Amino acid sequence: MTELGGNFNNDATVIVHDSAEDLASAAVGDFVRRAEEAIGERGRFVVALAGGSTPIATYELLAKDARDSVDWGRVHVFFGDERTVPPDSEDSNFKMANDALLSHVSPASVHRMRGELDPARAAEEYERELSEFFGGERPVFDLIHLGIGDDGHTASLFPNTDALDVSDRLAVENRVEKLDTTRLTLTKETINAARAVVFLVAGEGKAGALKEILKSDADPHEFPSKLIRPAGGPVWMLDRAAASKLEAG
Ligand SMILES: O=C1O[C@H](COP(=O)(O)O)[C@@H](O)[C@H](O)[C@H]1O
Repeated sequence: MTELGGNFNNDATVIVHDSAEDLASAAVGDFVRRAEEAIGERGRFVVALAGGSTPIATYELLAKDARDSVDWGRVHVFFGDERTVPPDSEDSNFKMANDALLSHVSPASVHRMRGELDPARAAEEYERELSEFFGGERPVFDLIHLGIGDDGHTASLFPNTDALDVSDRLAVENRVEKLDTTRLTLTKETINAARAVVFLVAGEGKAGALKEILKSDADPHEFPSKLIRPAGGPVWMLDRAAASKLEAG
């Protein structure tokens, strides 16, 4: 594991692991440590999980290795984004996390985005659920896991889409023309209010986008992951392949 030196956009901390397996193992350690700290200080750990395929290794390992190191009864699970599909679809972010991890968590503590509903209604329902959970205050997650796409999107904040400029919502539906679909996503405001935001990124296919996000002055509308600027800066956990263009300078 190496922490990369140098100046990265948004005060990011960038940690590189030798392999995707090492990355997953470190992400599990990070999750366990943050859960312990949050539960010790506030009695609960509120996390939003990432979607896609990259976090599967982490969530499976978390289920296997951290069974006894996390007080799962005090863990509350939300999601950063969702596809507009039913929860049993292979494309569902909820299904991925449920299959990999969520057997440890009481169903009452799992708050999924309802991808099977009309997207505008699903986003409003998620906002209501967030508001109720956080007692009417602005949601402050203890941890938000994110991934990126090779186009620089994160959660379902895709390049040049309407959701990027929304600042008065907690979650929104977001039309993604290039995929001819609509997604559900937390807004950048909600993500940036978290106590910690950790990106999990593996594979050479992400290396070009990462260089733009972390090093360039490109417009954030082109690389929406640049909009993620929580206090203290995001943490980027990468494998060596994803970091290859950063290390090259
Ligand atoms: O569509 C999505 O893509 C990104 C990246 O997914 P991956 O399969 O390349 O890991 C993901 O972070 C996001 O949550 C998801 O909905």
